Amino acid sequence: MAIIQFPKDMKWGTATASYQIEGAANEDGRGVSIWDTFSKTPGNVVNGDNGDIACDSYHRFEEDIELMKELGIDVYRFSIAWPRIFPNGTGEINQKGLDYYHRLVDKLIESDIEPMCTLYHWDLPQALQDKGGWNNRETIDAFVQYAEVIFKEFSGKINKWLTLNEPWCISFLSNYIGVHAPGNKNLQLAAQISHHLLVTHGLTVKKFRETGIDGQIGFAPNTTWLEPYSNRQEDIDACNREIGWYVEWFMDPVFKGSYPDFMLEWFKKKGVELDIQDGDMEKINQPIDFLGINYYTGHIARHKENEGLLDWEMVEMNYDRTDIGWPIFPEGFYKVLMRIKESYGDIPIYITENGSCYNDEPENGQVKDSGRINYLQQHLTALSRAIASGVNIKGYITWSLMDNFEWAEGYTMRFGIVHVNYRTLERTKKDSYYWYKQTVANNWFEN
Ligand SMILES: CCOCCOc1ccc(-c2cn(C[C@@H]3NC[C@@H](O)[C@H]3O)nn2)cc1
Repeated sequence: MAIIQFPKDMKWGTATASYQIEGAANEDGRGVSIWDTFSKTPGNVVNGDNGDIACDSYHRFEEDIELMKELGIDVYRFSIAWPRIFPNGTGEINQKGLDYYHRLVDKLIESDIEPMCTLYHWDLPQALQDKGGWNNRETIDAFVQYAEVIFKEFSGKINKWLTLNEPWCISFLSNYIGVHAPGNKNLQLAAQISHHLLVTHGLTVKKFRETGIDGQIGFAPNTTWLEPYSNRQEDIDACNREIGWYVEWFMDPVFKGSYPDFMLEWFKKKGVELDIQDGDMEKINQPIDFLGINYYTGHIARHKENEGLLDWEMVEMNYDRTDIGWPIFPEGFYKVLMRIKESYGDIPIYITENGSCYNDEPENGQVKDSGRINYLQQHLTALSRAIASGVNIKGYITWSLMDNFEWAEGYTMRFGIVHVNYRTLERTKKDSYYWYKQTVANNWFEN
């Protein structure tokens, strides 16, 4: 056994997102989001689940914060639902929407938990989608207007901001692969949207600086890692294309002011022609204060001509998998963090999402989610290795505080350290909750 010790200033937290936990979808003036529309379109979400009720955190946030207080965490990452603030995306502000987030943030501060706010976690106002959504550059301006309102409204209360959660999911998963809202399947559209999202991020950072309010701002790309099956260059290149789709495609423009040539050339071969307007890359290339990193899974892969978008195939290595079917690959967590350090230097990093899906149910009031504890131990050990190797990790925020609406999987896939009974909305602390609580208290764990 080994003691895995973390730096004394390490921050620990939990994460959620508005559409996944709040419910109250038709309450207090909230407008319709693309996930309301997408989830209510038959066939898009398992069991036809939607976020109308979710975990009812809109009404139960005080109970949820009590759970966080008992955990002893430093930071709570949540997202603001744009349609609660601007029901139509622009125009009239909904004061009741602002009031809700003031109640939430005030309770967090009162509980000595730092609020980390994600401005966009996928719930685009449907009214903007009706005008082209992220493919329409007017949505960029609408987002910056929304962000400015929030910055000024919560100045002095919120000091850590994330512009976008997982722009790869917002663009490619949702507009090329098509399994998330709005469900398009068009590579050109998805790539152009990824560009508009990066411009949105940059202009939002610029607006944040212009407001002069205190705080730090970043964004939260999701990552993955593919380990080459062999040392053949074709296998190495194939893996770097998949990693590049998640990492360099979004981080090079922010940190270096340009897209990675190897990805631009690959996309060009696939017929993608990005419309990059004069000044766009300069807008994107705004210095950020910290980088959020989301990591769940990776695997071994090798080149396969004309396979999928990027010419690779997974090689089955019979890794253990979580209940959602994702391989448990902590080595990839270490490797992708080292890749980010090598490429972008010592940017402060918060792990803004890392966690696992295990669908254990309560038995006599206990949830024995040993799989999730094992996943946490493996990935926190990998994180500790990255820190020892010089990666500038400032905090770890696990996904998720509680079971919630897992997008196209609905409520069938559970990522929480707290179990939610979706019929009664009763919360039950899982074994992983107690393990995480002890790890937070100790700032170490025994592996
Ligand atoms: C047929 C191909 O199908 C491909 C499905 O491809 C993916 C990829 C990635 C994901 C994914 C889900 N999550 C967890 C969320 N992160 C943000 C937070 O809201 C969590 O709920 N991360 N990545 C889902 C599906």
